Amino acid sequence: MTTPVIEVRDLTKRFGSMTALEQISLTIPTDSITGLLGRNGAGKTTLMHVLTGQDFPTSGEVRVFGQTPAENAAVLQHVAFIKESQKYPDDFKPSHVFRSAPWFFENWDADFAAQLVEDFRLPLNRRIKKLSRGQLSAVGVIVGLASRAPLTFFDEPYLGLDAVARQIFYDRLLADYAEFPRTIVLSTHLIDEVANLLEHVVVIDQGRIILDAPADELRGRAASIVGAKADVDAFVVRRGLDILKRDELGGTASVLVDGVDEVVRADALNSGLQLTPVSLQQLIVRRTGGALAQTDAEAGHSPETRTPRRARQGASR
Ligand SMILES: Nc1ncnc2c1ncn2[C@@H]1O[C@H](COP(=O)(O)OP(=O)(O)OP(=O)(O)O)[C@@H](O)[C@H]1O
Repeated sequence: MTTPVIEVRDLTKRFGSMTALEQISLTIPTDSITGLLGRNGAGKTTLMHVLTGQDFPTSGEVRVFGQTPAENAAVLQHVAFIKESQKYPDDFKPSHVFRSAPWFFENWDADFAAQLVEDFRLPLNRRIKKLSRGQLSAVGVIVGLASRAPLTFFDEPYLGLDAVARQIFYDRLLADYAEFPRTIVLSTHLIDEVANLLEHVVVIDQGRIILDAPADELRGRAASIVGAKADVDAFVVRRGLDILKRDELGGTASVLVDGVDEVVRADALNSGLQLTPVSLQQLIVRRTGGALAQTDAEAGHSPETRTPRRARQGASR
């Protein structure tokens, strides 16, 4: 078996009394596209900083290409880290960035970069300081793609990109990855947009990993079950499903549950319940407790109508 590109064991990172990452362990498979997802302040950038040697762990072990990344040129020469806050020299233009890129990235493809410049309609000879936010994002995205680094991190680099430009990024990423497989870690809040790109998903919440699984496994795993209140409740208890959200209207209940597999799906249908899949984004939003109040308020429900994790105490699967 090949060594995973990234192996992290019991990593803790503290900033003074603030614990940004707490005892996290994960592996990121070689030649995969992994989504690193989580709410603001979850610890995603901190993790990427440690993995790219820009910060040291407080404790725990971090291996990138089998070695410690910090101050390790042998590792870092294979790594591209693309972030929104990238600083460039004052008088730099995009043309300077792309001309100097081959010094840092041995796989740099100048033709691919030129094609991307056209795709993103990027003015090559305008000072970076004068670029719009989207154009600045495009510079980073082009570096990340055309560098073809064996390990590439995109830390939400497309914040400024409009919807068309983001779609171009996703399309080019996927096409180029198919031709030149490599390990890509994408940190983003636009989960639904990238869901189809992802092969692996890692979700961090408050410095801890709460989901780490192949994307295919997660996609079918959450579902909404609707039916008569008593039937729905009896079903989730019987199957030991994890309730992420529950709504009631008259005698009907709708529950969003995690832990759905083929057996559960067949059983639900046989029990006369309706079962519809929910998106990866919905699963993650619920798992990280985000937007609960907002969604419930929008839906006209009070928080009390939710019964979180009630069925957890129920029968095991
Ligand atoms: N240098 C630092 N000193 C003190 N606290 C820090 C430092 N860097 C990060 N933190 C804190 O660590 C936590 C994790 O931050 P991090 O930037 O990793 O989150 P994130 O998941 O990338 O968030 P976002 O999605 O908002 O970018 C936050 O609470 C942040 O305030």
